[in-house]
Amino acid sequence: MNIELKNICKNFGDSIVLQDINYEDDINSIAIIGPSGGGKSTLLRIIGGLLTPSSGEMYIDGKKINFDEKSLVMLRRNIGFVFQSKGLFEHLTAMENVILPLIHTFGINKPDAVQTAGKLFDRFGLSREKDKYPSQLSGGQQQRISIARSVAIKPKLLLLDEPTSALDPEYTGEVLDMLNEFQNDGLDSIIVTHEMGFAKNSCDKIIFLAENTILESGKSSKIFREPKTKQLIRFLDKILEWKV
Ligand SMILES: Nc1ncnc2c1ncn2[C@@H]1O[C@H](COP(=O)(O)OP(=O)(O)OP(=O)(O)O)[C@@H](O)[C@H]1O
Repeated sequence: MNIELKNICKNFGDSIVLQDINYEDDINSIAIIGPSGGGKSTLLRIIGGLLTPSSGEMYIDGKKINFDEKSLVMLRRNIGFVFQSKGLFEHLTAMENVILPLIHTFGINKPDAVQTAGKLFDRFGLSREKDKYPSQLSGGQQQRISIARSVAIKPKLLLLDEPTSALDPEYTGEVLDMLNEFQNDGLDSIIVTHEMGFAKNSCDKIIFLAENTILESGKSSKIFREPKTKQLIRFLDKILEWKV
């Protein structure tokens, strides 16, 4: 999937959050990194059609997204979203959470939905968890079930907003392993993350967002080896300062 962003700007009242975002590339797997409050989530939400930009244009596979309700509904149908936490309905079991969008949004019959979900539970060692409620699951299991739910709809693009930031370190690895498998399967993804190891080793490309705009972007191998702007050098120094 190809994405083109042309002069995207976003204000909230008087506050400018994104200014002149310009970017064009095949997505494959992109990590958006940058300092807190830099607008990473805002950009991800615009790409996913959850927020409308104040100005600018967006094209997906060459097709202009008009940000009217009809084109946003179409865009969102092809996208799986995973948020930081609290993505699952507490009153539904893991299985019910995964089959709900398949049945209600995509019109798939229940036996087929259960089969699709069951394959994902099997693949990721979650079968014993399928009849449990979110409160009976670890944070890592909950987040893996959120990912299974987003992937079950066979999205063309998976968007993830800091999917591991609410997790204990021991669960972060299992969630990142699962994402890595989907990336290797060829599912296009854009992830906002503070996990630099994952951004560097699992994502093809990096967007460094700071000071309301994209200060650097490119192949992850290159960006981490040869950061160009002083802002990215400072950001990486800071984030890697206390790494063992
Ligand atoms: N709905 C909103 N209304 C007003 N201001 C908002 C809204 N959403 C985000 N902002 C502001 O926009 C700025 C960028 O927020 P955003 O969440 O996109 O940053 P971020 O880079 O994802 O930050 P973090 O890494 O801390 O999650 C912040 O100052 C935030 O307070």
